[in-house]
Amino acid sequence: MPRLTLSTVSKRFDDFQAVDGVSLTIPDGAFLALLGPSGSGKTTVLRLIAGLEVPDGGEILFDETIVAGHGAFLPPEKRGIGMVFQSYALWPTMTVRGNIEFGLKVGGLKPRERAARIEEVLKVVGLAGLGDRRPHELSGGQRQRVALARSLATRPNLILLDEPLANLDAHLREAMLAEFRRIHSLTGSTFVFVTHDQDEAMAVATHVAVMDHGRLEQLATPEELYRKPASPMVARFIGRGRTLPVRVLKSEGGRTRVMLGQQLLDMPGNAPVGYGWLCFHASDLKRVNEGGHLKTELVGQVFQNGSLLSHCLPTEIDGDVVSLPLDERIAPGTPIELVITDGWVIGEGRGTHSNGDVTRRSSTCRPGVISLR
Ligand SMILES: Nc1ncnc2c1ncn2[C@@H]1O[C@H](COP(=O)(O)OP(=O)(O)OP(=O)(O)O)[C@@H](O)[C@H]1O
Repeated sequence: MPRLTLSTVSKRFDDFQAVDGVSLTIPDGAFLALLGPSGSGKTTVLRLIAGLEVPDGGEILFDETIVAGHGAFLPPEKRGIGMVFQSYALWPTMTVRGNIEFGLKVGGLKPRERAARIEEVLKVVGLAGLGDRRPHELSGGQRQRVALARSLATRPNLILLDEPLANLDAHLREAMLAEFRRIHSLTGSTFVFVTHDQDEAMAVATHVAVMDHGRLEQLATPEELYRKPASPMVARFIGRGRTLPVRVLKSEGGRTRVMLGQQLLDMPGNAPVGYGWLCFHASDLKRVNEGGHLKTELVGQVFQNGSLLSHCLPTEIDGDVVSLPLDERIAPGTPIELVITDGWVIGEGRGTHSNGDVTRRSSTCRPGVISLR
């Protein structure tokens, strides 16, 4: 399986920049999730990798071979890829075996090799014995497995999956995610998976590429994205994270000293001195009776996952609502003091405190300098 490289790849549709200078490299056998909000350019990146779109700029390489860019363009059928769509795209009148066999016939495999290959992939996807069924005799999950088996049968270099679980219910989706993980490790193939569902991406992928407005915000492992977001957008998008504006006073050896309002905090991070963001999750907040880092007021509670997810609005700094699970019902308006036990400090980056860029990129955060009231 090849290493996949995109180097400053761009694609415009008329005057709309759908993909804007995306560069990434993933190693052989990786499971890459392209994750981002609707319209962020994920599917267009997948189609560019497949050869279903031609980039306007940049290049795409499988190992050292340029498949698109610099005047070169390898058509989809020559790229050695398998594609799985959310619609399955199975031929309804053909049996499972017939659906899988079609691509093998086109590939010129002899009947005996075809039969052996079909049995092999049916076993891999857990459908041994169902080769004579037709698509309407299968469940949604089984149909998606046939689509995957059909892609695997031709032993492609890359398997590209475009929201393959979108048509399945939540329970089946979880089961299929586990299946994808199992099949990925069994085959050692490189998978690229498009999804707008971060739980899906984080559960299944070895690498996650977060996209926004056609740009790559960050490429990292799921753990790194969660713990060390590279931009305010990633911090807020992953794990329902929150950001608060801070002033970075010192930054050394992966630690930063920051001012959050009038509170001095020492936090992990990697930010230049100046304005920055403190990124954290609900699990990093703890309620205390006094001496908290953040003074807030309770604005609402929702019963979720066995506890009361409590939304609290900072009262002494100009920051967004933060949320944490609490055990008791509390009247709205009650003052709540919070300690921030962990987090990650980043520079103001492309989302700034002052020029409104942050609001354009996320509706959940108000921009603004820390106001000391
Ligand atoms: N063939 C096309 N012609 C014109 N605009 C297009 C075309 N394909 C995509 N776009 C536009 O490019 C942008 C990115 O589309 P894309 O499908 O890549 O996003 P996405 O992140 O996969 O979104 P979703 O999760 O909704 O599928 C969208 O605004 C879309 O309308």
